[in-house]
Amino acid sequence: MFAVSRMKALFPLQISLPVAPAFPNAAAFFSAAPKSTLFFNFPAVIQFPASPSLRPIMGSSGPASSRVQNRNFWPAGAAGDSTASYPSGEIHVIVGPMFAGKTTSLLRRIQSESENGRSVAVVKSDKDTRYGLDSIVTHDGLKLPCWSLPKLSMFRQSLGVDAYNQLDVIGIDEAQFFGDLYDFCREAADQDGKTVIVAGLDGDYMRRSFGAVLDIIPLADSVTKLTARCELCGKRAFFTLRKTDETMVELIAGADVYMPVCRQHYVSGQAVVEATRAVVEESSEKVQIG
Ligand SMILES: Nc1ncnc2c1ncn2[C@@H]1O[C@H](COP(=O)(O)OP(=O)(O)O)[C@@H](O)[C@H]1O
Ligand SMILES: Cc1cn([C@H]2C[C@H](O)[C@@H](COP(=O)(O)O)O2)c(=O)[nH]c1=O
Ligand SMILES: [Zn+2]
Repeated sequence: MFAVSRMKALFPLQISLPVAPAFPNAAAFFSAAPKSTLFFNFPAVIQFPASPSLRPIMGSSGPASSRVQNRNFWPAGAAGDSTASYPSGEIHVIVGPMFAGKTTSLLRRIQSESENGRSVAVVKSDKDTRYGLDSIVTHDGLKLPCWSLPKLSMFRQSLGVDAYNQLDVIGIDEAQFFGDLYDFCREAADQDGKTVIVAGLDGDYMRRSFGAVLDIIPLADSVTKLTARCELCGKRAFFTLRKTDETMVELIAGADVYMPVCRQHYVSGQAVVEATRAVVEESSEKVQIG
Protein backbone atom coordinates (compact mmCIF):
# COMPACT_ATOMS: atom_id res chain seq x y z
CA MET A 1 0.00 0.00 0.00
CA PHE A 2 2.71 2.38 1.00
CA ALA A 3 4.65 1.47 -2.12
CA VAL A 4 1.65 2.37 -4.27
CA SER A 5 1.27 5.81 -2.77
CA ARG A 6 5.00 6.31 -2.98
CA MET A 7 5.04 5.27 -6.63
CA LYS A 8 2.23 7.74 -7.28
CA ALA A 9 4.60 10.44 -6.11
CA LEU A 10 6.40 9.96 -9.42
CA PHE A 11 3.66 11.24 -11.60
CA PRO A 12 2.66 14.74 -12.44
CA LEU A 13 -0.23 16.21 -10.57
CA GLN A 14 -1.78 19.59 -10.26
CA ILE A 15 -2.23 20.84 -6.71
CA SER A 16 -3.68 24.30 -6.38
CA LEU A 17 -1.59 25.94 -3.66
CA PRO A 18 -2.65 27.43 -1.32
CA VAL A 19 -4.37 24.11 -1.22
CA ALA A 20 -8.17 24.02 -1.29
CA PRO A 21 -8.61 20.38 -0.32
CA ALA A 22 -11.95 18.64 0.00
CA PHE A 23 -11.07 18.47 3.70
CA PRO A 24 -10.84 21.73 5.67
CA ASN A 25 -7.54 20.77 7.22
CA ALA A 26 -5.10 19.18 4.80
CA ALA A 27 -2.92 17.96 7.63
CA ALA A 28 -5.91 16.29 9.31
CA PHE A 29 -6.95 14.78 5.99
CA PHE A 30 -3.57 13.31 5.30
CA SER A 31 -3.22 11.89 8.79
CA ALA A 32 -6.69 10.29 8.57
CA ALA A 33 -6.60 8.94 5.02
CA PRO A 34 -5.37 5.41 4.38
CA LYS A 35 -2.07 5.34 2.58
CA SER A 36 -3.56 4.36 -0.77
CA THR A 37 -5.49 7.63 -0.94
CA LEU A 38 -2.72 9.62 0.70
CA PHE A 39 -1.76 11.40 -2.44
CA PHE A 40 -4.85 12.55 -4.24
CA ASN A 41 -7.84 14.21 -2.74
CA PHE A 42 -7.20 17.55 -4.33
CA PRO A 43 -8.72 18.75 -7.56
CA ALA A 44 -5.86 17.05 -9.29
CA VAL A 45 -5.11 16.66 -12.95
CA ILE A 46 -3.09 13.51 -12.97
CA GLN A 47 -1.28 12.37 -16.08
CA PHE A 48 -0.32 8.77 -15.63
CA PRO A 49 1.83 7.46 -18.45
CA ALA A 50 -0.06 4.17 -18.07
CA SER A 51 1.48 2.99 -21.30
CA PRO A 52 3.89 4.45 -23.85
CA SER A 53 0.99 5.07 -26.24
CA LEU A 54 -0.73 7.33 -23.64
CA ARG A 55 2.11 9.69 -23.05
CA PRO A 56 5.32 9.52 -24.96
CA ILE A 57 8.29 10.16 -22.71
CA MET A 58 11.77 11.49 -23.33
CA GLY A 59 14.18 8.82 -24.40
CA SER A 60 11.57 6.04 -24.66
CA SER A 61 11.71 3.45 -27.38
CA GLY A 62 8.02 4.07 -27.96
CA PRO A 63 6.38 6.83 -30.01
CA ALA A 64 7.49 10.28 -28.97
CA SER A 65 6.31 13.68 -30.08
CA SER A 66 8.90 15.98 -31.55
CA ARG A 67 8.45 18.13 -28.42
CA VAL A 68 9.42 15.23 -26.22
CA GLN A 69 12.27 13.90 -28.34
CA ASN A 70 14.20 17.16 -28.43
CA ARG A 71 12.85 18.70 -25.24
CA ASN A 72 15.97 18.07 -23.17
CA PHE A 73 18.58 17.52 -25.78
CA TRP A 74 20.49 19.92 -27.98
CA PRO A 75 19.55 19.30 -31.63
CA ALA A 76 22.16 17.60 -33.78
CA GLY A 77 24.48 20.21 -35.21
CA ALA A 78 24.87 22.01 -31.91
CA ALA A 79 27.99 24.16 -31.85
CA GLY A 80 31.14 22.15 -31.36
CA ASP A 81 29.87 18.74 -32.32
CA SER A 82 27.56 17.94 -35.17
CA THR A 83 26.87 14.36 -34.07
CA ALA A 84 26.56 14.23 -30.30
CA SER A 85 23.68 15.59 -28.28
CA TYR A 86 23.98 16.63 -24.64
CA PRO A 87 21.18 16.74 -22.08
CA SER A 88 20.14 20.22 -21.08
CA GLY A 89 19.39 19.68 -17.41
CA GLU A 90 19.07 22.44 -14.83
CA ILE A 91 19.90 22.94 -11.15
CA HIS A 92 18.04 25.50 -9.04
CA VAL A 93 19.04 26.04 -5.40
CA ILE A 94 16.83 27.54 -2.68
CA VAL A 95 18.56 28.41 0.60
CA GLY A 96 17.96 30.47 3.74
CA PRO A 97 17.41 30.09 7.49
CA MET A 98 14.67 27.94 9.01
CA PHE A 99 11.11 29.23 8.48
CA ALA A 100 12.21 31.19 5.39
CA GLY A 101 9.81 29.35 3.07
CA LYS A 102 12.29 27.00 1.37
CA THR A 103 9.97 23.96 1.42
CA THR A 104 7.00 26.15 0.42
CA SER A 105 8.97 27.47 -2.54
CA LEU A 106 10.04 23.95 -3.52
CA LEU A 107 6.39 22.80 -3.45
CA ARG A 108 5.32 25.77 -5.59
CA ARG A 109 8.03 25.12 -8.17
CA ILE A 110 7.16 21.42 -8.29
CA GLN A 111 3.50 22.41 -8.82
CA SER A 112 4.47 24.75 -11.63
CA GLU A 113 6.56 22.11 -13.37
CA SER A 114 3.71 19.61 -13.03
CA GLU A 115 1.22 22.11 -14.49
CA ASN A 116 3.50 22.31 -17.51
CA GLY A 117 3.02 18.58 -18.00
CA ARG A 118 6.41 17.50 -16.68
CA SER A 119 6.77 14.41 -14.53
CA VAL A 120 8.08 15.13 -11.04
CA ALA A 121 9.23 13.34 -7.92
CA VAL A 122 10.42 14.67 -4.56
CA VAL A 123 12.98 13.20 -2.18
CA LYS A 124 14.06 14.24 1.29
CA SER A 125 16.54 12.95 3.83
CA ASP A 126 15.19 10.23 6.08
CA LYS A 127 16.87 12.06 8.96
CA ASP A 128 13.98 14.55 8.93
CA THR A 129 11.34 12.72 10.93
CA ARG A 130 9.55 15.81 12.30
CA TYR A 131 6.37 15.40 10.27
CA GLY A 132 6.60 11.81 9.08
CA LEU A 133 8.76 10.01 6.58
CA ASP A 134 6.55 9.89 3.50
CA SER A 135 5.94 13.58 2.89
CA ILE A 136 7.69 16.86 2.76
CA VAL A 137 5.81 19.25 5.03
CA THR A 138 6.05 23.00 5.39
CA HIS A 139 5.86 24.73 8.78
CA ASP A 140 2.34 25.74 7.68
CA GLY A 141 1.30 22.11 7.25
CA LEU A 142 1.29 21.88 3.43
CA LYS A 143 2.30 18.35 2.45
CA LEU A 144 3.44 16.46 -0.62
CA PRO A 145 4.31 12.77 -0.63
CA CYS A 146 7.96 12.07 -1.23
CA TRP A 147 10.67 9.48 -1.03
CA SER A 148 12.71 9.47 2.18
CA LEU A 149 16.22 8.15 1.69
CA PRO A 150 19.52 8.11 3.59
CA LYS A 151 21.47 8.78 0.38
CA LEU A 152 20.55 10.29 -2.98
CA SER A 153 22.49 7.52 -4.74
CA MET A 154 19.60 5.22 -3.75
CA PHE A 155 17.01 7.34 -5.58
CA ARG A 156 17.28 5.75 -9.03
CA GLN A 157 17.25 2.24 -7.58
CA SER A 158 14.29 3.05 -5.29
CA LEU A 159 12.24 4.41 -8.18
CA GLY A 160 13.34 1.83 -10.73
CA VAL A 161 15.34 2.71 -13.85
CA ASP A 162 12.30 3.07 -16.14
CA ALA A 163 10.52 5.38 -13.70
CA TYR A 164 13.70 7.42 -13.22
CA ASN A 165 14.14 7.77 -16.99
CA GLN A 166 10.59 9.08 -17.25
CA LEU A 167 11.25 11.82 -14.71
CA ASP A 168 11.75 15.37 -15.89
CA VAL A 169 12.03 17.11 -12.50
CA ILE A 170 13.53 16.02 -9.17
CA GLY A 171 12.82 18.02 -6.01
CA ILE A 172 15.19 17.64 -3.05
CA ASP A 173 14.27 18.92 0.42
CA GLU A 174 16.48 19.11 3.55
CA ALA A 175 19.44 18.93 1.16
CA GLN A 176 21.90 19.75 3.96
CA PHE A 177 21.57 16.15 5.16
CA PHE A 178 22.68 14.52 1.89
CA GLY A 179 26.43 13.90 1.78
CA ASP A 180 26.27 12.86 -1.90
CA LEU A 181 24.37 15.96 -3.02
CA TYR A 182 27.08 17.27 -5.38
CA ASP A 183 27.59 14.07 -7.38
CA PHE A 184 23.87 13.32 -7.58
CA CYS A 185 22.94 16.80 -8.83
CA ARG A 186 25.78 16.93 -11.34
CA GLU A 187 24.92 13.50 -12.82
CA ALA A 188 21.15 14.13 -12.84
CA ALA A 189 21.52 17.45 -14.67
CA ASP A 190 24.64 16.96 -16.83
CA GLN A 191 24.15 13.34 -17.88
CA ASP A 192 20.44 12.62 -17.39
CA GLY A 193 19.00 15.98 -18.42
CA LYS A 194 16.89 16.36 -15.28
CA THR A 195 15.76 19.63 -13.75
CA VAL A 196 16.85 19.44 -10.12
CA ILE A 197 15.33 21.83 -7.57
CA VAL A 198 17.20 21.79 -4.26
CA ALA A 199 15.98 23.26 -0.96
CA GLY A 200 18.21 23.34 2.10
CA LEU A 201 19.93 25.33 4.82
CA ASP A 202 22.98 27.25 3.63
CA GLY A 203 24.21 27.66 7.20
CA ASP A 204 23.95 25.75 10.45
CA TYR A 205 23.25 27.34 13.87
CA MET A 206 26.86 28.58 13.93
CA ARG A 207 26.41 30.16 10.48
CA ARG A 208 28.86 27.69 8.98
CA SER A 209 28.38 25.96 5.64
CA PHE A 210 25.89 23.14 6.22
CA GLY A 211 26.51 19.81 4.49
CA ALA A 212 27.14 20.08 0.74
CA VAL A 213 24.54 22.74 -0.03
CA LEU A 214 27.06 25.47 -0.83
CA ASP A 215 29.19 23.02 -2.81
CA ILE A 216 26.55 22.85 -5.56
CA ILE A 217 26.40 26.62 -6.11
CA PRO A 218 29.00 26.37 -8.96
CA LEU A 219 26.76 23.75 -10.61
CA ALA A 220 23.61 25.87 -10.34
CA ASP A 221 21.55 27.74 -12.97
CA SER A 222 19.99 29.83 -10.20
CA VAL A 223 20.44 30.43 -6.48
CA THR A 224 17.71 31.98 -4.30
CA LYS A 225 18.33 33.01 -0.69
CA LEU A 226 15.03 33.42 1.17
CA THR A 227 14.57 35.22 4.48
CA ALA A 228 12.25 34.73 7.45
CA ARG A 229 11.10 37.27 10.02
CA CYS A 230 13.29 37.87 13.07
CA GLU A 231 11.39 36.47 16.05
CA LEU A 232 12.75 39.27 18.25
CA CYS A 233 12.24 42.40 16.14
CA GLY A 234 10.32 41.41 13.00
CA LYS A 235 13.07 42.50 10.61
CA ARG A 236 14.29 40.16 7.88
CA ALA A 237 15.94 37.10 9.36
CA PHE A 238 18.99 35.65 7.54
CA PHE A 239 20.21 33.27 10.26
CA THR A 240 18.95 30.49 12.53
CA LEU A 241 19.63 30.75 16.26
CA ARG A 242 19.66 27.60 18.38
CA LYS A 243 18.00 28.43 21.70
CA THR A 244 19.32 25.37 23.54
CA ASP A 245 22.86 24.45 24.54
CA GLU A 246 23.37 21.35 22.43
CA THR A 247 26.50 21.62 20.32
CA MET A 248 26.09 18.89 17.70
CA VAL A 249 25.55 20.25 14.19
CA GLU A 250 22.70 17.91 13.24
CA LEU A 251 19.79 18.28 15.63
CA ILE A 252 16.36 17.62 14.11
CA ALA A 253 13.85 19.99 15.68
CA GLY A 254 11.53 22.93 15.03
CA ALA A 255 10.57 26.14 16.79
CA ASP A 256 11.17 24.48 20.15
CA VAL A 257 14.91 24.64 19.50
CA TYR A 258 15.40 27.11 16.67
CA MET A 259 14.31 30.58 15.72
CA PRO A 260 15.07 32.81 12.76
CA VAL A 261 16.81 36.07 13.66
CA CYS A 262 18.33 39.17 12.09
CA ARG A 263 22.07 39.84 12.35
CA GLN A 264 21.76 42.02 15.46
CA HIS A 265 19.75 39.41 17.35
CA TYR A 266 21.90 36.55 16.14
CA VAL A 267 24.98 38.21 17.57
CA SER A 268 23.29 39.15 20.85
CA GLY A 269 21.38 35.87 21.08
CA GLN A 270 24.45 33.76 20.41
CA ALA A 271 26.32 35.69 23.11
CA VAL A 272 23.57 34.86 25.61
CA VAL A 273 23.57 31.17 24.65
CA GLU A 274 27.36 30.97 24.95
CA ALA A 275 27.40 32.81 28.31
CA THR A 276 24.71 30.47 29.61
CA ARG A 277 26.68 27.47 28.41
CA ALA A 278 29.81 28.75 30.22
CA VAL A 279 27.91 29.20 33.48
CA VAL A 280 26.41 25.73 33.25
CA GLU A 281 29.80 24.18 32.53
CA GLU A 282 31.45 26.10 35.40
CA SER A 283 28.77 25.06 37.89
CA SER A 284 28.96 21.43 36.77
CA GLU A 285 32.75 21.50 37.25
CA LYS A 286 32.29 22.89 40.78
CA VAL A 287 29.83 20.12 41.54
CA GLN A 288 32.34 17.51 40.34
CA ILE A 289 35.23 19.07 42.37
CA GLY A 290 33.05 19.56 45.44
N1 LIG B 1 9.64 33.73 12.14
C1 LIG B 1 9.06 33.32 11.00
N2 LIG B 1 9.33 33.95 9.84
C2 LIG B 1 8.74 33.54 8.68
N3 LIG B 1 7.84 32.52 8.59
C3 LIG B 1 7.56 31.87 9.73
C4 LIG B 1 8.15 32.22 10.99
N4 LIG B 1 7.67 31.38 11.92
C5 LIG B 1 6.81 30.55 11.29
N5 LIG B 1 6.73 30.83 9.97
C6 LIG B 1 5.89 30.11 9.00
O1 LIG B 1 6.76 29.20 8.31
C7 LIG B 1 6.37 29.14 6.93
C8 LIG B 1 7.54 28.66 6.07
O2 LIG B 1 7.62 27.25 6.26
P1 LIG B 1 8.60 26.38 5.34
O3 LIG B 1 8.32 26.61 3.90
O4 LIG B 1 8.52 24.98 5.86
O5 LIG B 1 10.02 27.03 5.71
P2 LIG B 1 11.50 26.36 5.64
O6 LIG B 1 11.39 25.18 4.73
O7 LIG B 1 12.36 27.47 5.07
O8 LIG B 1 11.85 26.02 7.05
C9 LIG B 1 5.94 30.56 6.63
O9 LIG B 1 5.02 30.58 5.53
C10 LIG B 1 5.29 31.03 7.93
O10 LIG B 1 3.88 30.81 7.88
C1 LIG C 1 20.06 25.42 12.03
C2 LIG C 1 20.08 23.92 12.11
C3 LIG C 1 18.98 23.15 11.77
N1 LIG C 1 19.03 21.79 11.83
C4 LIG C 1 17.86 20.97 11.48
C5 LIG C 1 16.58 21.42 12.13
C6 LIG C 1 15.53 20.96 11.15
O1 LIG C 1 15.19 19.61 11.42
C7 LIG C 1 16.23 21.08 9.80
C8 LIG C 1 15.89 22.34 9.02
O2 LIG C 1 14.53 22.39 8.79
P1 LIG C 1 13.81 23.51 7.85
O3 LIG C 1 13.09 22.75 6.82
O4 LIG C 1 14.88 24.40 7.28
O5 LIG C 1 12.90 24.23 8.79
O6 LIG C 1 17.64 21.08 10.07
C9 LIG C 1 20.19 21.14 12.24
O7 LIG C 1 20.25 19.86 12.29
N2 LIG C 1 21.29 21.89 12.58
C10 LIG C 1 21.30 23.26 12.54
O8 LIG C 1 22.33 23.89 12.86
ZN1 LIG D 1 16.04 41.06 15.11
